[in-house]
Amino acid sequence: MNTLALPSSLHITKNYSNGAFVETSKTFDNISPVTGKVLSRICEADKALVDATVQSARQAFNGIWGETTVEQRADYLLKVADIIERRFDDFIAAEVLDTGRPVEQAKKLDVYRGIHNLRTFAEIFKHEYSKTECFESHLADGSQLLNIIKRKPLGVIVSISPWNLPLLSITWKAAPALMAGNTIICKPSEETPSSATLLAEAFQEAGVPAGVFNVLHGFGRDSTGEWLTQHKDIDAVTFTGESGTGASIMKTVASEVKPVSFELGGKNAGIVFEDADFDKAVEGIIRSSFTNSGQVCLCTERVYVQRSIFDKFVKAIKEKTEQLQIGWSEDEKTFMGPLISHGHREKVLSYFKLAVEEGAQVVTGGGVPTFGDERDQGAYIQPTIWVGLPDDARCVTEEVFGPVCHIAPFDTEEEVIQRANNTDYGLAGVLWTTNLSRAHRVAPKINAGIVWVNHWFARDLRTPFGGNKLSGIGREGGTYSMEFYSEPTNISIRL
Ligand SMILES: NC(=O)C1=CN([C@@H]2O[C@H](COP(=O)(O)OP(=O)(O)OC[C@H]3O[C@@H](n4cnc5c(N)ncnc54)[C@H](O)[C@@H]3O)[C@@H](O)[C@H]2O)C=CC1
Ligand SMILES: O=C(O)/C=C/C=C(\O)C(=O)O
Repeated sequence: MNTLALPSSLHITKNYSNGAFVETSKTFDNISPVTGKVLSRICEADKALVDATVQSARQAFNGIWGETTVEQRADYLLKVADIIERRFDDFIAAEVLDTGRPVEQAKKLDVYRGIHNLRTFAEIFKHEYSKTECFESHLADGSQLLNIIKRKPLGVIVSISPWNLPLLSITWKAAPALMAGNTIICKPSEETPSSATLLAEAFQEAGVPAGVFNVLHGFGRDSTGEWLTQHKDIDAVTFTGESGTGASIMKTVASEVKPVSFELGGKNAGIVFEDADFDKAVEGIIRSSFTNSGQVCLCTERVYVQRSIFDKFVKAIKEKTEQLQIGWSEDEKTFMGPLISHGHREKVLSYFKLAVEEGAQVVTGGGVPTFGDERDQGAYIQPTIWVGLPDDARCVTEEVFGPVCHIAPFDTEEEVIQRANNTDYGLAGVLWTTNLSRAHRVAPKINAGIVWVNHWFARDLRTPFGGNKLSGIGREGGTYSMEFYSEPTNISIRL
């Protein structure tokens, strides 16, 4: 059973605007995906609060935050990271209760990355942000120019983030945005409001000036998300979520030509060659397909296994998958919690039904587990494996965003590269092979923002992160984030 409790400040979860926690009259429920019970009430930001927050973010940008040095901004972010570390258990409770994920995952991935994102961007920007480029020009008349390139922040950034990795996503966007000298308004997903609000408490305690970091709660369409992205006085939008939502945000900001950075969906391929370390590949595909109940944009939903080991691989992965523990977040043996909500489970179950209609053979799973306790009111689902679908089946081409993969055999390298790339998405890929030459040959041919070889989801935060095609626009990470959250000005001096 889960014994974690939300900190009392979150029982009525407020917005954080202009340095203060603000209650609004309209509220909505935060529902536990484990038990279906109400965890807390969330204050939805109304239009007036959106306007007031944008105005205060603008004032802070033009005023106190605009006067800070990059070193001062780094000190603030490092303080926030220390506060998260001190309140580690509160952040774990917030992240675990909102999502139902295993506590062990929240410790090693979610809250760990929240802290690591803040510290990494503070350090990188301290070293890189004030570096200037210079170009000397010699003109035809014999005179000389000195061109100095200076980076400037964009202004007020809007961050719209999803429910699957809440603290990781919000800090991934806020840390570089603030380090570049912008102010930010974050709208976390309506499904996962808690860790964002605790983060606001940490910013307040760290003494970050009012208006610099803001959190507004609400939904997307006809609510906070849309009102923020429609606002005339914002300067850029960073968004992670579904490709369709990205497209509609892009339309919203198009008339004002506002810059966007989008990290969107995926239908990622995992390729297992016959020379792979077999046991590691089986474990690896299980992790990449079922971690976080398959609710990571980087998860593997299409697996291609070389024909000579196909039957053995399917048998082994079925056995191991059936041993995975689904259950309480606080049980150390739990590998998988529920999906985020009943609504999302309906969507994933509709794909389970469709797969059978499309001719899939269900190797394992395909339904809902029963526990005989209050978890039966939760949004749990079985990890599921299909075989036998054609490459153009909807279940092989559309992002399901659940614990599911389809496994198909392949014969040659050329064939599998073509099939892996035969998708509207281009976010991630995984190769399992012990042949280094093959890894070097195949990896660059996979049309994706990241290709892992013999591992999955280990990240160096200095590297570019993002996707091609329907998987997004732009790259964030390390100095790549600097490119998005600031713009260069050329100061040209005649000597
Ligand atoms: N990183 C990823 O690839 C993710 C993909 N998904 C996929 O998206 C599907 C829908 O899940 P949602 O949570 O509804 O994702 P979503 O993309 O609709 O929502 C993500 C965020 O965008 C906001 N939003 C939605 N519509 C908006 C609009 N028109 N303007 C401004 N903000 C808006 C939401 O309030 C939330 O904060 C899931 O079933 C899943 O398949 C969901 C979360 C993350
Ligand atoms: O930054 C990372 O390491 C991972 C990010 C993953 C997402 O943004 C996602 O799954 O939505």
